[in-house]
Amino acid sequence: MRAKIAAGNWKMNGTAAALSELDALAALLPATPPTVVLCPPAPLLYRASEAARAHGIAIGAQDCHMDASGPFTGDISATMVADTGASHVIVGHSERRDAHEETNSDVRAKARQAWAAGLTAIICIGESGDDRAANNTLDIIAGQLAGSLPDGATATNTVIAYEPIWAIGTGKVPTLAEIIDVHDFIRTRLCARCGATEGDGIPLLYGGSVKPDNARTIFKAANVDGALVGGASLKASDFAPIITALSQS
Ligand SMILES: O=C[C@H](O)COP(=O)(O)O
Repeated sequence: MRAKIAAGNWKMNGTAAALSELDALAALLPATPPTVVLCPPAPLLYRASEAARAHGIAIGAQDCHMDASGPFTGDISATMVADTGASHVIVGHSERRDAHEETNSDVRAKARQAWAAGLTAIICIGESGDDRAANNTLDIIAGQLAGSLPDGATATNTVIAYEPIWAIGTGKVPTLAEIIDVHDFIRTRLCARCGATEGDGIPLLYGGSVKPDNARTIFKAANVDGALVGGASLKASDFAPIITALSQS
């Protein structure tokens, strides 16, 4: 059975005071929670890892560099991420593909670095509103998947997050049928690329305006194994019901 994962991406929000949300979240978790991965800003990774250990919550970074080390002022390597106690790292989020002009090949290199450091890579893919309007969604997804996923992906070193860009932070969510279409497509491509065992075992997350009131519906899709949650992961009182909905799906 595939792992169910609720991942929270705090993006560039939160200072040390926000770590109280981690304790609050732990207190609200269901009896048998899915895997919960919280991805705070980089300066909080170490403290979050220390605080999360007792609660069985995993910590992830929001990015890592595509090289192992070197003259890259301000950047963070995958090894440094692992050294904080984190177990996951998001790579290829659309906000980085856009604002930092990251390409599929950059994302692939970052995922390789993540694996080399013993981290699970949460690889993000997703179409723009224009892509969807032009009926190009599956072509875009196929291209991003082929280009961003290194050879050697397994059910334990990789998570794929499908995040339609037009749904991020907008309150707009694809229909369940649209979510099912894309997730089924990704599953088929993963099985063709990685073999049936690994391809079927890689968790697929949906991301984009997941909230307590729509999570239960989204988790009905067979190939949706969880969510990558932005805004609603900032407050334990919002994130906990999403986690509970996943645990009951
Ligand atoms: O990484 C998370 C996604 O970008 C979703 O963000 P959102 O839940 O605020 O729409």
